[in-house]
Amino acid sequence: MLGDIGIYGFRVMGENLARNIESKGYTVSIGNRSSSVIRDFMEGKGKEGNFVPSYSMEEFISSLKKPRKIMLMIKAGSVVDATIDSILPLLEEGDTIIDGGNSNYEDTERRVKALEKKGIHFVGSGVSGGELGALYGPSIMPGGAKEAWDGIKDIFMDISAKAGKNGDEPCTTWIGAGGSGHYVKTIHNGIEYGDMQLISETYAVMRDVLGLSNEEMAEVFTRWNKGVLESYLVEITADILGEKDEKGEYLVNSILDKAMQKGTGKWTVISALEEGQPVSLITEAVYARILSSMKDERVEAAKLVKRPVSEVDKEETIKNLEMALYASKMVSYAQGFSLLKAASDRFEWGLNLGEIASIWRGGCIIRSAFLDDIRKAYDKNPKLMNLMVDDFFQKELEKAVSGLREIMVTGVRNGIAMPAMSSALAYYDGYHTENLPANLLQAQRDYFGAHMFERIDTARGEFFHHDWSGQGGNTASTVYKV
Ligand SMILES: NC(=O)C1=CN([C@@H]2O[C@H](COP(=O)(O)OP(=O)(O)OC[C@H]3O[C@@H](n4cnc5c(N)ncnc54)[C@H](OP(=O)(O)O)[C@@H]3O)[C@@H](O)[C@H]2O)C=CC1
Ligand SMILES: O=C(CO)[C@H](O)[C@H](O)COP(=O)(O)O
Repeated sequence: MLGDIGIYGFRVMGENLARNIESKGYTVSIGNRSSSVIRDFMEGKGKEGNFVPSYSMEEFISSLKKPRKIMLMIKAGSVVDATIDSILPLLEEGDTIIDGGNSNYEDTERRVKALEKKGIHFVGSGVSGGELGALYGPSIMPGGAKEAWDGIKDIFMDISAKAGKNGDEPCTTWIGAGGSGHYVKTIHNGIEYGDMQLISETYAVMRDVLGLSNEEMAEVFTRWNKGVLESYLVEITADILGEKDEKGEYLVNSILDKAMQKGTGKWTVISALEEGQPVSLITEAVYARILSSMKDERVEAAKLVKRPVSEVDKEETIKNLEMALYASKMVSYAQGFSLLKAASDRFEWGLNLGEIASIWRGGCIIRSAFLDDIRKAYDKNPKLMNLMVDDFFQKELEKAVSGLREIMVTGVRNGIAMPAMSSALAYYDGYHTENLPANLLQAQRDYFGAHMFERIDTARGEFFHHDWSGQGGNTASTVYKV
């Protein structure tokens, strides 16, 4: 028995993806650096299925049908390069390697080019959905060597989540060339960071200002999950809040408030700076994780100040929180999709933003009803300047932003840090302001450094310098494009 595809890396994601593929009628070769993992699986869950176990790389590669299709589900970074190096001598031209881990898109870009020279098709594919998504249907974002798509398309279509009215639209599509698949997954994860931070800020107001019990909070999130906020992350938040440990205590109350991260949020922010896109909400979400990790410092600092307390109306605040979360989420996705568009233009990936929204509707961590509205907006106008100016989103934001303003006041008066929501409002207000105070800023730059400015009454691109102090010269500094 030869494998239709091989999965190398058999932990949370690898094992579940392999089981998913096998359940769709394929024979799956399986391998892992530590062979004991494969042995244990074959003695348990793997016993009945069409799995071909292997206990060395040579055995793994020779267990595959040609042209071979190998999917790596291993730790991202140098491990991927080392593993590719160990596989390469065993491959033949026309074979495909798929990296399904959370690799940095720049690494993927490099690997696609390097392997192309050796006649090997390299695909960098985002996979989202965690353990259960991998098993029952993830969202899959493949990009790289297009020649490989025909050979893997059927498997990806079969195993992916299905979305849409009839539940028959596969949550996978060919994303584009080079590192575009992993780039799209990176931005997906950045948006995931934003969603999680927004929900956490909402929880902070419920817990610390309103004093709601876990049960009350779970009930609110459950209710919200039936409305405009319907999403996987809101759904699991309700579950988490109600979960008790073996002592009968709410488990979430015993979890240390130190957030960890593996890098995709940080890469989103780095890319946003490179593309000149103000992705402020995800940036604040990354900073919030960093600040949370400074637990010992915070414990000391907290002794120095008393948190202000201001009376609020419970029902009114809960209503405003729902709107605040919804408004901030719209802003966050507007920022994330603007970044996708900017990167797509620069790298000439030709990303189809409507299709990306479409394959995020099911299977992945940020799946939500709302992604269908985003799909519709980009299907209607693929060149949309910003999601916030789409008719639907403009109207939805107009309705919800008043709740966000009220929640900001509540947060400020009660000393609740709400970096993501604050940044959402600042972006919303800034984006909708015709005259920002940057005229003053430009004057300051010109005053101290002769950096020049454009005028409102002359053509764009014409630059002026003024001798503000009366003691400066006529020489102006050159204009930089960062
Ligand atoms: N967990 C999740 O929810 C998600 C994870 N991902 C990504 O999928 C990939 C797999 O994730 P996950 O299943 O969680 O596992 P991990 O990220 O924990 O990676 C573990 C796997 O990497 C292998 N590995 C580690 N170091 C080496 C090495 N030096 N040489 C060869 N193999 C090595 C391990 O082998 P060994 O068993 O021998 O240690 C194991 O198979 C990662 O890139 C991850 O970021 C993507 C989406 C969701
Ligand atoms: O890709 C994922 C979900 O989509 C992984 O779960 C990832 O590990 C989440 O990122 P982080 O660990 O940085 O929170």
